[in-house]
Amino acid sequence: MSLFSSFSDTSNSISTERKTLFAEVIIPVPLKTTFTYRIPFELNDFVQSGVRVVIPFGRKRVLTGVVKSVTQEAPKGYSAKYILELLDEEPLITQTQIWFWSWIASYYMCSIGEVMNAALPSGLKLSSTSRLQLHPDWKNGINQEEIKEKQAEYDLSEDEIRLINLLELENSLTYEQAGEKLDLQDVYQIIKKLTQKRIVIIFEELKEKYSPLKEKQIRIAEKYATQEGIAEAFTKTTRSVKQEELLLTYLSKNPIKNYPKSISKKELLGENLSASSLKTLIKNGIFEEFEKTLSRFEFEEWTETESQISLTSTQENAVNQIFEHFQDKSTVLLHGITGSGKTEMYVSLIEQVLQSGSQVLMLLPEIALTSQIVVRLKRIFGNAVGVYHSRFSDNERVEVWKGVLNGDINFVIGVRSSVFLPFEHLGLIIVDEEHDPSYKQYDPAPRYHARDAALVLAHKHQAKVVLGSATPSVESYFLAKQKQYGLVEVLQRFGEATLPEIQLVDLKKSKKRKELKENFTLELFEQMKTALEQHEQVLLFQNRRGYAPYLSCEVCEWIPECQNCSVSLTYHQRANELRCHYCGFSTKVPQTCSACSSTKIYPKGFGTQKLEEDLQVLLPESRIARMDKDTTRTRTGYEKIIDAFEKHEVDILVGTQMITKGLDFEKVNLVGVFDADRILFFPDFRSSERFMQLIMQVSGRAGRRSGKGKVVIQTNSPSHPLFAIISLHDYQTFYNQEILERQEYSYPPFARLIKLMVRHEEREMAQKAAFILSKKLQPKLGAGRVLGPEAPIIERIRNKFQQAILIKLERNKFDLGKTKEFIQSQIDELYKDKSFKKIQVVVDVDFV
Ligand SMILES: Nc1ncnc2c1ncn2[C@@H]1O[C@H](COP(=O)(O)OP(=O)(O)OP(=O)(O)O)[C@@H](O)[C@H]1O
Ligand SMILES: [Zn+2]
Repeated sequence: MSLFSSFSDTSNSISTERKTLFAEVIIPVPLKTTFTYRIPFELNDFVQSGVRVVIPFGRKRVLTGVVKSVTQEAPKGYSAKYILELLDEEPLITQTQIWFWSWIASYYMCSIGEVMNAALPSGLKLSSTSRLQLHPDWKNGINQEEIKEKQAEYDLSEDEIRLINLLELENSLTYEQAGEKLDLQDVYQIIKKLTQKRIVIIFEELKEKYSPLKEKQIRIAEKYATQEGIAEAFTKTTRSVKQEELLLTYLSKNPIKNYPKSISKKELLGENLSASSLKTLIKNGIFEEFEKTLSRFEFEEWTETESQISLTSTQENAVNQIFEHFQDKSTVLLHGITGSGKTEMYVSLIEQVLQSGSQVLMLLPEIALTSQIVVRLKRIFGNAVGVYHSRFSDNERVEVWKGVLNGDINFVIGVRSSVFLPFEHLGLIIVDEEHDPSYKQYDPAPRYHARDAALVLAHKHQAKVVLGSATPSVESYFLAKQKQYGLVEVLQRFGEATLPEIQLVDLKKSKKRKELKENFTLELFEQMKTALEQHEQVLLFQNRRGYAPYLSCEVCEWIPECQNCSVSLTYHQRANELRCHYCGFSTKVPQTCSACSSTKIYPKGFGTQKLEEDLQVLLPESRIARMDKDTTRTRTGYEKIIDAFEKHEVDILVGTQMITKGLDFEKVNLVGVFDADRILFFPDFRSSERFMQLIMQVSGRAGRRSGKGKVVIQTNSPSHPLFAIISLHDYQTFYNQEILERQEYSYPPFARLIKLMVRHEEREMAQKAAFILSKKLQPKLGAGRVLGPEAPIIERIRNKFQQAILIKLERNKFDLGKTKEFIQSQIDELYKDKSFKKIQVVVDVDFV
């Protein structure tokens, strides 16, 4: 991509008329406006909506912005600074995307710059800034006398001379350094003048982080690419066994009939062929060497024959129903129980939509899920698939972005942020596991819900949406029941498989009978042993990582807490450390109790790491792996664990919620669930829903190919009514009860929730500001709609005290846009109060 510099010689300019144009630019800062910049004349013809530009911001910063629009109107109240550089010849951001960014900003009450920040992969935001140096034509090492002489000749101002002197000293500088060292308001003007005078050059154009992946390739020369040619080539190598070996290897990997196909140099040389002989062959004109730009996503070629799966009649029926609903509805909820074959049904939908020439986006909640599904889909769709998620490198993400933009990639599988890709003609969005809370971005802004944003995006493209889940969110199921969405239900597993049997084990009784082995009840442990004897695999779910949740002093019950947050520290045994899972703070395990100096400090409770270690002692013969945030820090971390489990190199997999959803393992018939009560009794109106989803999903991993799946749940409250429903896999009954409660207490889907989190370093200030804010909101919204303020469960995070205000707005009773404007205006008013200078109000719309 060529980069234009605004400092280039103006004589190149195409435009003859010297119009003064301005650009409205989106900048990645949390300020709720766009900014107007002046377009240098020579760029008049090139700056357009959707291109990236480099602009000065504030006194010293240089940022990448995106042009929203071009206008002839000068900004009012300030004089516009110049755009420094233009980065794209063609728009990199489409008009639809800019519209979508604005929608997200306004709906989720944040700045469009924050949306831009989340939307653009960092590879498209610039790394460093350009560097300046003296032009080679300008005499280096010039003395002050000589400069004086040149001052008249070049018409140099004092500031220009200062910059020249600085560059003599420093060799090279960034824009920012130049501005800082000279302490100048507008160093850009000076740089501009000096570049025009050919005294300064920008020697390193703003460097994009993105660089295409290149590989050396080898190909036989055309002359030798025939039977006779090959024979001749061999005669030329008779004296060298090594050269012959190379030729033979080449031919075995890439027969001549493939000409002009090449193979990679690395592949050809393999482990032990001679690089110097290859050089000779190249020198002698038998081989050619060249560089090829690779896609980072080399898959096997797409061969149609690889999609051999044919849908069962139930599945086919469901797909047909989906298409029927699409006649008059844009969204369909596919409620298909675990193991019903939703993925196969998606494939059929995707194939049909791609054939019609439209683009398809498939959203998945987490990367843990992508690796298995991606492998399945890649086999079918080959190169047409782009995979987009946060564990990918910048370069890979930029490649997907550009592939979607130029039409090479028509089908993207990705997490949350892939709704921001530059689609031009989306035909279908699939939101798999639509109920999953990780679709909501929690921090930082934009706090958007990818499923809901996808619905809006689809509407803009006039595309269709399939929401798929075995445990639909109450909201989506409600809308389907209301006939706003089409509803398609598949309540039967694929093949012979049936849903697993659920056994509740009473922990209290086990404890009384002293039957616990560490944290394993006798019931679970015996069944694990049997499963392993039968060469089956076992999944164990504990939604807590680390070794033990906390340490506690046996004498005085002191519990070490984080110094920045009001939570207890988690004990990580291997590192012999205490860590805060909220802010990352870590510290060595104390030797003595801080309160009573006793040395009796012991771990309490258990996390995945503890389970793993206990198993190594209890079942020393078995192979155990663990999947949680700690073991999957690298991108391949997930893949390795899943792969090993798939290949049955691991017998027991212990994991957090990562292992609960979407995974498909043939030999798992037994699933164990620990510590379920914690989720059940979490004080939140969604806790029943979450509990149902988590348990039904993790249960869904058992017995996917056999009819004998079993789930053992260890609990202190086996008589809780939710267990009765879950044991029967009865989503419908769950929904019927839950929806009544939601209605009674006016929770979603009957109301929308906006949470305001007021933060300050001092508790009193947070309380005071939150109190004032809620009093400002109440008169207009009504007291019953403004709840709180109150301290959230975790009152202090990262050294800030928090107070929560919850706003409940009944559906269809409010002009949502206006209400949000009002709320924002009240927050802004609070900010104006000088005593609340350091108050921060975090707005979370539709918080989950
Ligand atoms: N028509 C079919 N032919 C062959 N195999 C199938 C078919 N349908 C489903 N399967 C297999 O059954 C298993 C379960 O299917 P799949 O993973 O798509 O279920 P799912 O509905 O997505 O479940 P979950 O909600 O648990 O993710 C998979 O191994 C899949 O390959
Ligand atoms: Zn902390």
